[in-house]
Amino acid sequence: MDTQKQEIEQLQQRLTQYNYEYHVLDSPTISDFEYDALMRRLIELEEAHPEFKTADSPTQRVGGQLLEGFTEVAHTVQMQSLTDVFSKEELLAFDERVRSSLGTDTVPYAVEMKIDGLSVSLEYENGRFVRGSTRGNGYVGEDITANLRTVKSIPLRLKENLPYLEVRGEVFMPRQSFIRLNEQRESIGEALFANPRNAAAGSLRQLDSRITAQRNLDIYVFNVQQIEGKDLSEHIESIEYLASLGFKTIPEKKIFIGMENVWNEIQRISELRGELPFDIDGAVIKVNRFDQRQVLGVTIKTPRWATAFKFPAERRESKLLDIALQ
Ligand SMILES: NC(=O)c1cnc(OC2CCCC2)nc1N
Repeated sequence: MDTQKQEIEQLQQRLTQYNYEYHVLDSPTISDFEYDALMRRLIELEEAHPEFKTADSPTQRVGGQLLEGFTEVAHTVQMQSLTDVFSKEELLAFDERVRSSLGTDTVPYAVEMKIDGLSVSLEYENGRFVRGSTRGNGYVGEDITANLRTVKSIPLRLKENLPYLEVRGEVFMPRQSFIRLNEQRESIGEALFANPRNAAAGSLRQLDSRITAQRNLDIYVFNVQQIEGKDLSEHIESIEYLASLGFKTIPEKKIFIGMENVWNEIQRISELRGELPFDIDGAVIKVNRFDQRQVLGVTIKTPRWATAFKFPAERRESKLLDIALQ
């Protein structure tokens, strides 16, 4: 029996690592064929020894149960929204307010893509994924844990057993998956999704997680909401730490001082748009240092230490999309 337990635990660890390499690092080290064979072996062993089938085993991503509805989740830390700016003048005004509140001209900003998806909260206890929820109104969201477990770039087990961690990320559907999904729906006469964001929202709100599992959703994590067992003092450090835990974090971890440099980065991100495999609708500019964020504080709904520079809506040349928009 002991050897069976060892074989199961070793397979769980190996398949967790292979899943991480494929879905988070996008650099697999074994073939799909080998991965599938190992997964079939683990499923077989766990069926024979259910006492070793742990909730965070790689075989446990798709639940069997059909939900009646979604229970509510009260967010301990509000999931704030961002103020939007649409011009360089408005961006400069944001910076002016930040610098005068801080009484300094040295404000390091993090600038990152604004993923056009759904904001979600992920909670981990002792390093294990225990709950996932939608943003809702920022205070109360819906429990979509079973559906988020099917997103392969969401770790079920962290590389450190932190007592508690809550992170925030944006779930999205890659554009190719969106086009394929609409082609499938068109072929069976179902209504099409208007855009990848709506398709991701519809996929996360399924009562049957087996349907969610087929939608090829992905996620970028970009904020620590709450953490026990680790001190963090700035945004970039927190993102690098989340990456070390096994999360797929928002790309581009650079700091900029001075709004000309920030503006150039926003332009660079805007030029990236056409070649990204997913939709972005802007860039997010955040004060990097948490002590400076503390001084700036938050308003009812939005932080004073961040803003979103919005890009104009993209015109996508695609027949399916035109049908969807009719
Ligand atoms: N859609 C995004 O990519 C995105 C959204 N929000 C944030 O930051 C919020 C979180 C905490 C206050 C600012 N960053 C992002 N990259």
